Amino acid sequence: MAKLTYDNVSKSFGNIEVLKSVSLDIEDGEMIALLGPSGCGKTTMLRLTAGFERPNFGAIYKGSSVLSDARCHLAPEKRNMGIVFQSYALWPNMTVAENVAYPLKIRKIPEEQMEAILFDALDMVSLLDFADKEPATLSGGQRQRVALARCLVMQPDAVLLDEPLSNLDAHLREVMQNSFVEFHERSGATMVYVTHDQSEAMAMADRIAVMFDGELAQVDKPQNLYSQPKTERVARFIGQSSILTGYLEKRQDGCWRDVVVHGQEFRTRQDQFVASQMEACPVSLCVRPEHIRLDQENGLPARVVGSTYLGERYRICLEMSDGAEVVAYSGQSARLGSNIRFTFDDAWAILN
Ligand SMILES: Nc1ncnc2c1ncn2[C@@H]1O[C@H](COP(=O)(O)OP(=O)(O)OP(=O)(O)O)[C@@H](O)[C@H]1O
Repeated sequence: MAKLTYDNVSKSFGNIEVLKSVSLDIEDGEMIALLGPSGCGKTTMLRLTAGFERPNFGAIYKGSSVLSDARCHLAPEKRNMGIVFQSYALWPNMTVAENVAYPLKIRKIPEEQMEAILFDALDMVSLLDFADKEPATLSGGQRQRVALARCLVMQPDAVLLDEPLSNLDAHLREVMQNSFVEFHERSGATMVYVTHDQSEAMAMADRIAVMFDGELAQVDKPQNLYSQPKTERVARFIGQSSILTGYLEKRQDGCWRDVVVHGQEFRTRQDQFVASQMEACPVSLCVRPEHIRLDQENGLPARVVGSTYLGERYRICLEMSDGAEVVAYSGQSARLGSNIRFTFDDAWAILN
């Protein structure tokens, strides 16, 4: 296993700069998700790590050894990295055991040793009972676990996963998320997981690197990304959020600070840049739906523009007079077009 370091890595295809001075440390044994909208450069980052592409600037290290820099570029097969794609790339005419053992055969590992490694890997992905089956007889999730086991037997320093669950249905995806987490815990592998599905990233990763337009917008634990987004764009991208414009009061002690929104006073948590502003200043407030309270009489006025039943609760969409959209959760539905008021008991202030 190994730490991966990206030092000011840039990559262009023709005139288009797809990665822009990306710097990131992925700790030994960490599972990090690269999360971002389509085209933001996630796969390119993975391909650079695997050695399929070479950076134009900057360097990539595994531990203390250089994988790629201006002078050297280690070939993919010399990087000792396992790669799992969304297409499982299994040999259809081989059994599960033969598929998993294939890399060991190529490496001419002795038979007895091969058997022990093979069964250990199959056990880790709960496929011991499927050793003699052919891939065609397996479900998508089971095939993906075969691909994972095959990558595991090579004892890679890092496992690179490119949207490995995107071909599976919602239920199987959830089951497989648990399999990946278990696999990560048991193997202790450094894992880089590319996805555009934030719930997947939230459920599995130790940290998430949010990418927009070839740049890292925030690298943080899932909980921090949700409760303390660095920018309005991250706040809008991660989870449901309403962005309100507010005016912070002068600095007081403590981590909470008074903020005025449309003439009414609330309290907000603040990021470190906001906290360093002593004087009153305008801010954007990120308010999550679970912190909004609907009220008939008190709070900010808004109009109900949507009410969707989610099973355990309703999602109520509101529109304020300045056009700001607000999303709240409620135990009850709300009448479309009706006037309502709302307050919030938690918010996160971001300096514009
Ligand atoms: N070999 C290539 N030649 C030219 N352009 C490329 C090449 N590979 C990627 N790109 C471009 O680089 C940009 C980033 O692509 P990349 O596949 O890294 O994005 P992504 O975030 O993984 O997107 P997705 O989630 O859709 O897979 C895209 O605009 C893509 O068209």
